[in-house]
Amino acid sequence: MYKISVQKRFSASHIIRDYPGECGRLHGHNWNVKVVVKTKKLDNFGMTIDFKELSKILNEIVNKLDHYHLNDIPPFDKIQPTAENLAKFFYDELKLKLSKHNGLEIDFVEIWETEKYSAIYQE
Ligand SMILES: Nc1nc2c(c(=O)[nH]1)N=C([C@H](O)[C@H](O)COP(=O)(O)OP(=O)(O)OP(=O)(O)O)CN2
Ligand SMILES: [Zn+2]
Repeated sequence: MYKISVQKRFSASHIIRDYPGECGRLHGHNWNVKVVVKTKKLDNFGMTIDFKELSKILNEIVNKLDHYHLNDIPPFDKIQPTAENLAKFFYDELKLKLSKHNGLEIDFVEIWETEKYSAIYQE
């Protein structure tokens, strides 16, 4: 099994609704998201997927959130904009965009809210 990863940083504010403390107030983070994809068979270039292509795809998803207030952006207008829910959001969006790549699977998505706090989603 081969695995590669790409990371991106973005800035966004959020409010954890009904949270009893400072995270229930408007605040922002410089988030870091890492996606790890895997395959058993490399393509004709000897790649899992071109880093540049994976990076472009991840950028498209990041652009939906970068410099926005997450609570305004679906689905976070309905569900809590926690690191866990963001990790699943990236996973689901990535799964759709990678569906045309035969044999390529997502291993996991990890998202850091701060240097010490991260959440992982995998299936
Ligand atoms: N499991 C989760 N727990 C928390 C989440 C989350 O997404 N998943 N989110 C928060 C808040 O967003 C909060 O902003 C995160 O921490 P923050 O107070 O900003 O970080 P500090 O470095 O100041 O943390 P200290 O432990 O107070 O030093 C909370 N929990
Ligand atoms: Zn926060």
